[in-house]
Amino acid sequence: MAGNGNENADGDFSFSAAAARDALPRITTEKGAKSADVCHDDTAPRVNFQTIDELHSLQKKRSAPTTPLKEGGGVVMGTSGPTTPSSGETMLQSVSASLASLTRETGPKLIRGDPTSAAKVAHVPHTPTSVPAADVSDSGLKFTHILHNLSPAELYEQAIKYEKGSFVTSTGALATLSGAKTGRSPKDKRVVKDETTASELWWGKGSPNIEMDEQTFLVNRERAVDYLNSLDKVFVNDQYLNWDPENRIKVRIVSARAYHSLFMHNMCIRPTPEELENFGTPDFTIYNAGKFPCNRYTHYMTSSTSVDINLGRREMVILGTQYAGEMKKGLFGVMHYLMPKRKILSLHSGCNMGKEGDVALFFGLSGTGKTTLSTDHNRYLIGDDEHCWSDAGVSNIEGGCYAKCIDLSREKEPDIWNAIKFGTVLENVVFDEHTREVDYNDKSVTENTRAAYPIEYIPNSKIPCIGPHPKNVILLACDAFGVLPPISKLDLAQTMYHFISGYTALVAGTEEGVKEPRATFSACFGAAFIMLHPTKYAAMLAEKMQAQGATGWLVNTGWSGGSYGAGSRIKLAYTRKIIDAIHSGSLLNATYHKTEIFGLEIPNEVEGVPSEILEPMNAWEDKEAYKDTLLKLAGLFRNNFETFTSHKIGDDGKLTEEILAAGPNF
Ligand SMILES: Nc1ncnc2c1ncn2[C@@H]1O[C@H](COP(=O)(O)OP(=O)(O)O)[C@@H](O)[C@H]1O
Ligand SMILES: C=C(OP(=O)(O)O)C(=O)O
Ligand SMILES: [Ca+2]
Ligand SMILES: [Mn+2]
Repeated sequence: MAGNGNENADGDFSFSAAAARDALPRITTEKGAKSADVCHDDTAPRVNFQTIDELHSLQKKRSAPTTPLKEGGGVVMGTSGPTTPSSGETMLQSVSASLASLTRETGPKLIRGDPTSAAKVAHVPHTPTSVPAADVSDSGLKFTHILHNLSPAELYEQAIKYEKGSFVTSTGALATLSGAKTGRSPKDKRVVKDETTASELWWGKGSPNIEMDEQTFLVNRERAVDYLNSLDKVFVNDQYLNWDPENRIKVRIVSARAYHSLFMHNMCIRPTPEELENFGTPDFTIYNAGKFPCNRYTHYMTSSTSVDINLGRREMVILGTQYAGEMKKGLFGVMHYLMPKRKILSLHSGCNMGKEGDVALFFGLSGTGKTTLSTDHNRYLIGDDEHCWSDAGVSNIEGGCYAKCIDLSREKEPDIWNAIKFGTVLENVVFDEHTREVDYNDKSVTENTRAAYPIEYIPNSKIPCIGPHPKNVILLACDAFGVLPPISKLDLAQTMYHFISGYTALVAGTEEGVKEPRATFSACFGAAFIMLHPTKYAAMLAEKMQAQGATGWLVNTGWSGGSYGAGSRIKLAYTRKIIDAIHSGSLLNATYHKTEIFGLEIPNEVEGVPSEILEPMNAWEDKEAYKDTLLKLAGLFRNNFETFTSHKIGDDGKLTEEILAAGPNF
């Protein structure tokens, strides 16, 4: 009903304009009313805006220097460079150099800020330069907006506005999808083999380094750079690796998704505003064009995914996979090359420290418990996955943790649970569409659901993430055969034997195509990431453990009472008790008995752990089946070690012999 109708006494409506005017009630002002009697709210503040736009412009305070937009709106970096660059311009020049095509003269024109504020671009004076027509391309004429080191809040907004599948969960985390790939693609990881790397790196059987030539790398690099420059905007993260200030590495990550930028914001070390201001040229750059496939007509390409490392150029290119773990583990590979050159051992291990300063390392393959067991409410967390061991002690390479969250429970893993809050990236989890509560048991997208959070989200993290020399070196194996003891003490030769073997049952999920746990051997508990021959890392570990008098332990976080399918996984609560006994030193004084075949020293008792499970055979009903399975596993160990029998470990011929003798005897 139209609002200008008037109801008469009969309830009819009259639309006569005159009648309507006559029927308007008159508002009369009471004569003689003093102004003092009128309710006068003199607490109402003055307004500082005349228009809605002005009001909105007041909402955001300028912040420096991580996210400033220069006065006048936007710094442009294109074919004409400014004469005395401000820090914003220096950053754009540096990013422009990173994104420069190798085949065209004109690099991309870059502008800071989100393209939705692009109105400002038109007003920026831009001196025309004459370029030969042949060198001009459309992509060289357009602007690419650079979103440089955005804050988590800004990245949330970018993700939610522009990336399908990005949502805020009930605890404030950013849930997102990694696309078709929900785990790493080790078979698509390639390393440029040039004159230097041909002799320095480990190539051939067992090596993760699948070769590619420089030319093919450049083809993929150009593909990634062209893709990124074709976008309206790209995210750039300038960050650090390694908390050891003397061995810090500057990394730049150029990516197409806010999800990738937030992931690396969390996983790498975050520079202070001052450090960012003076960042300069990165030591290593990742071009993440993961949304875009590689070209299968390109030499060496066997799928649409390619993760390429060029140590000479200090660059990494990602095509055809959006799984964020490729970036962090790719950089880890680079550290496995750079650090040993400086006589620093890089470790695929978690690391924590007790109140007395006792440091423990937790080596293990994916899913064996590095993150879970290094996150310990009674100890300081140094890091969950990647460390360095130098002459000064240990340092974390990263600034965040990347926890598996399948079946995550508040009760069993409270610190990880509580870290899943605003700022945390939650990959591939399933949540209620209304409440946005995450169902951590749901494997609909993948088994490899993950949470990436800054390390300070763990309340007892040790910042800076460094510590003294390790006292205990714990090797984690998730034994799907159920024949390795839950805990055994190792001598140095045994520690080296098991370190080089790197046995576990690969739990489904982290690598593409693995659906069931299956026995696997991965040298140094991280063959997918090492660059040099495993014996080089083993020799360094032996030397450091010997020098520091560290004790080696083998902890089976896998099955007990039977193999996968028949037995059951050892309760996390028991494994924690075992780890407590290692840390407290009480296990050093326990009485031990030696096992057949593997010659492992098993303690007779561990406080809080049922003694029946300490000796694996006792937990099996079918003793014959146990013996057969044990022999089968011993055979697998022996076969695997054959490739290492011809290698010497360090300068000590005696140690090499001892290591060979430390394997199973049957
Ligand atoms: N006894 C156990 N010890 C360690 N982890 C266990 C155990 N039982 C089950 N788990 C589960 O196994 C997974 C170990 O994964 P995680 O700690 O992320 O491994 P990593 O960091 O080595 O990849 C976690 O989901 C954890 O809850
Ligand atoms: C992220 C990974 O590591 P982890 O499972 O050891 O945490 C990975 O291997 O992709
Ligand atoms: Ca878990
Ligand atoms: Mn982990």
